[in-house]
Amino acid sequence: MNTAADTLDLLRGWRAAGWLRALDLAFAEFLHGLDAQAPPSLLLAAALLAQLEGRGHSALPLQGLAQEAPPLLGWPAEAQAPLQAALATMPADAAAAQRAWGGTALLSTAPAVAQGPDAGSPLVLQTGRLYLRRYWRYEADIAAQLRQRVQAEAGSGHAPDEARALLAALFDLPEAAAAEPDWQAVACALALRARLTLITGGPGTGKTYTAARLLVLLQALHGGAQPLRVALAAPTGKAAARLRQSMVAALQGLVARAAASEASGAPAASSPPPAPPALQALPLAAWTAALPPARTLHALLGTRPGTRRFVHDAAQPLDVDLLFVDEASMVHLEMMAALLQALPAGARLVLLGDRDQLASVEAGAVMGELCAGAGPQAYDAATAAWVQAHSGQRLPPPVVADAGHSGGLAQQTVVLQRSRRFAGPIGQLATAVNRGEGAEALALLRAQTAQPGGGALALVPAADSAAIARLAVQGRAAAEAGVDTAGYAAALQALAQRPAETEAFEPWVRGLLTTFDRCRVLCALRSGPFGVAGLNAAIEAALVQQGVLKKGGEWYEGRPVMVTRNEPALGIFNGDIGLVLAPPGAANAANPQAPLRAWFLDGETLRSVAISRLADVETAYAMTVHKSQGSEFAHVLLVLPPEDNPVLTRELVYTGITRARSAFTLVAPEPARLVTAAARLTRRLSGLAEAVRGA
Ligand SMILES: Nc1ncnc2c1ncn2[C@@H]1O[C@H](COP(=O)(O)OP(=O)(O)OP(=O)(O)O)[C@@H](O)[C@H]1O
Repeated sequence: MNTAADTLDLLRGWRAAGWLRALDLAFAEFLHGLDAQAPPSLLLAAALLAQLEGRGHSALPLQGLAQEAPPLLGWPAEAQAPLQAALATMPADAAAAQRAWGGTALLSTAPAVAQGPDAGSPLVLQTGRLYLRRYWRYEADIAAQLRQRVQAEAGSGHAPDEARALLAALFDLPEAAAAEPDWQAVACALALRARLTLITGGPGTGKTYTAARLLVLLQALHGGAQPLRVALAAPTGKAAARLRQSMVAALQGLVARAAASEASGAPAASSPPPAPPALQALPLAAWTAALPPARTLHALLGTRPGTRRFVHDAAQPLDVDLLFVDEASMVHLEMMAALLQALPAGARLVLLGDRDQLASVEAGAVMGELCAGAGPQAYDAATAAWVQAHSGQRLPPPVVADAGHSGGLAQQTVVLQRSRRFAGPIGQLATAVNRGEGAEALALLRAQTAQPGGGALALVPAADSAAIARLAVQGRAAAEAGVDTAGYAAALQALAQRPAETEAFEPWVRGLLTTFDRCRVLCALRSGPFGVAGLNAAIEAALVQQGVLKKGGEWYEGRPVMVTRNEPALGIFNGDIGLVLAPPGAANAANPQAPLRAWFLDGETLRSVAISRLADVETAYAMTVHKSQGSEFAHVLLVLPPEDNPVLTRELVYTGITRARSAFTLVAPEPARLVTAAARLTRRLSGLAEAVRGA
């Protein structure tokens, strides 16, 4: 493979075999068109880079590529020899790349590129990684912004004593000498120190509980004539709505506590513990009432139809002092870069999320990268001193003497580990998978499956889509009280109880949308008998057969639909789920001509859209684990295919399990897939963690 023509022929062969996308080949051809002298190995690298970008990676590291690339590409056995031969022609490190590729204008080499105008070469080489310019730009911008925010000492105006008194009032703090500090209070103390705080933890570890208290702390310390301008956001509408609900619930808890203490000196046994005077003096109810609606990140930044740009950017920053972003693990590189650009330098950003969850489908595992290296052992002496002064909490040893510049982000990150909601079998299963203990996870599932009458967990080796559909429709038995193992038949029962009165219509729709979340089938794959499309068809058929649904064509009453594209004009966004129903007053089954609409719950608001306006939707009995992020369901049925597949990863299974509130059923004809998946950690090629550390 010596010439560019040979290389392009090779890439065409890979395209014909289905290993590369048309886009990957077109990119290499485009580069060759720009510079006919471009080194063949650069064309090859560019096609692989494009292919990997489509799989969520943002950079191609040259060192170790021959070992690293094949498992990430996951090409079939017959591709391995030609792939290895091609990889052997690539420069093996930054210096070799500089020698081999330095002569072409297709490639810029940082740091020169960082200083130059942004309209340069399509490729960038930095710290031994090859980037598409766009992704290099995102990483460089994010790293610069985050470093600035971490270094901006924001807390110098706060008296440590005041912060300590407020935190003692907001949390039931352990004794100063306790072995384990209250990590939630530690997070709040750290948030006083810089313009960025990361709070990561599994479901129910109190991220929102902490965020609500942080809001109170910052408002109380702010002390200005006007309260801080607060914004709440998340990547999806559903996650945004959940964030606000949880924040309001946590704030109302504080309001109730303060009110109860004020009303009576001696609280009844059932009332919350009395609030300290520091809390009673605060206008908690006013701050709660002033909490703005939570928005999707797209809505917060303001989409500009037809462009990648947003209304809010560095030139027109957001009007906000304090921004909470939930489900930050779903935020991809491009969105994080846009968000940081649009955030005024003086504003505080608090990122909440679970670093162990699946990253976004798009390039970048931002939360995972930013939390890399964080944890109780990563704090340095200056951080420990700050935390102790502002919260009275003592960080457990070892506290490193000085994490220096490279440890900046870890100093602003708190890992919450104690789950308040997930102490039972679902929590144990999630923890086992998260630790990579697949065999233990399987044993837990088997033990619960063998329990007489069934438990919160079950393993069902259903071998075909019809069997899975029957299970999804009927649910499964569970002897334990309070465990909800419902299937769709129960979740959609209320469909048959359509009220005649118009006033009763809206409550009925709200009830339907809520009960629809009792059950969800989550898939690892999109296609095939164990994938989303096949299972949606099978479940639909089973529901019709059982008389739960009356299906007439593609659109029918009771069809659940998921939006697959942001439609700001309609107020619906990628990932939103609605139910198709005839509007009030219109006859339903008796009048098949009734104009159907899809009904969506947007926080507290019920929204409906005519089905004629819904171009990008799919049926949503079964959905991918990716799309389920930010949502919770009472009973989750996670379907793993019998054959191994690179998408079966620890993060995927962990994310699927942690969507379940009450019961979890693993549907796997080949239970060993759970063990293989738990052992496979997702790897995203990126230079972000290194760039943030300032390497
Ligand atoms: N320190 C605490 N003391 C008492 N209850 C707590 C504490 N922290 C959290 N909780 C309770 O635990 C539950 C879960 O908390 P929260 O919703 O904040 O968790 P989360 O991490 O945001 O969960 P998710 O990721 O699912 O949104 C809530 O009912 C909350 O009130």
